[in-house]
Amino acid sequence: MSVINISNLYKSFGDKEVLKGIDFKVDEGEILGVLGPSGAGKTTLIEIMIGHLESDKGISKIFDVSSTQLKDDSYSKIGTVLDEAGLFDRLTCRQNLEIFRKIYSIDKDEVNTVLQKVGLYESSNVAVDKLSKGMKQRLVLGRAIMHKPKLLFLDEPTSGLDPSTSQLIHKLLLELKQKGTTILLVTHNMQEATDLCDKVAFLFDGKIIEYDTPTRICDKHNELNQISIVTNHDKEFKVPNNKESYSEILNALKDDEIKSIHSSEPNLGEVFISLTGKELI
Ligand SMILES: Nc1ncnc2c1ncn2[C@@H]1O[C@H](COP(=O)(O)OP(=O)(O)OP(=O)(O)O)[C@@H](O)[C@H]1O
Repeated sequence: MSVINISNLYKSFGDKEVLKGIDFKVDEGEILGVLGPSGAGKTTLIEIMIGHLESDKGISKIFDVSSTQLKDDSYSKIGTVLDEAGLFDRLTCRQNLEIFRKIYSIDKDEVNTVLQKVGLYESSNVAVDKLSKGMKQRLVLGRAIMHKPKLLFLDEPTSGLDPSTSQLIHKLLLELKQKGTTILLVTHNMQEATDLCDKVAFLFDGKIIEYDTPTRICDKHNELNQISIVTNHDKEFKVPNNKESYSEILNALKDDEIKSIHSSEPNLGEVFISLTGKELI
């Protein structure tokens, strides 16, 4: 069953057309990555899906219910990690989770379970305004998953975080997926999308310009036909597999020796650049 169904969705702000006919669906237990540059409309899309914004045209359905008709029973199945953390700064980690626990009538033990899960148990009694950015983000994620949502919306959950915090969040997301949670993940990070997502959608200029599994997207655009070279000093570079590249390779190898040389499919980031001429920043 599809948990999210989006069809022919349009949204403008004034005369600025942000979404120009978006279609996709996300099946139960799938992670869909939505990738696009700043201003592409990713947050707008999430806001429409969760019923915070109305589209101008088209269909957005969550659990087969129109996003404009979502009620408490639907929201109790949804978790969100959006830009606005909405944490209470002066309250501790535990107190923040307690408030949420009471709103959702969640079992008391869940607060400890979640604090442990997101690695904040030792900081249970630390006020939010004393937490690092990564700790706050983990707390927001903990709050979003405490009621065991069936669907999770994440808007750049690891943006600006150190690699170990990002890894912890990735691990948690994969555990949730294994338990059947459906996840829509907005990210700028192509590696994150490759590692976590069953499918990715490239959002560009108001449209989805590519939508498939990361592997199939990279295979499909293998016309980039590159060679990857790794030198003995572990310097890796990629060049087009054509005659013009040979002098470049020889120059680069003057001071070093080749450790490996092989043909290389493009990664998601390279496909994105080849399709749009833009990097994902
Ligand atoms: N409430 C609003 N009123 C007017 N314009 C808006 C509003 N919300 C978003 N926009 C505009 O819509 C476009 C898409 O914004 P959105 O925040 O959805 O992009 P995004 O892809 O999430 O960007 P980022 O990666 O920077 O968060 C931007 O040009 C933004 O300025």
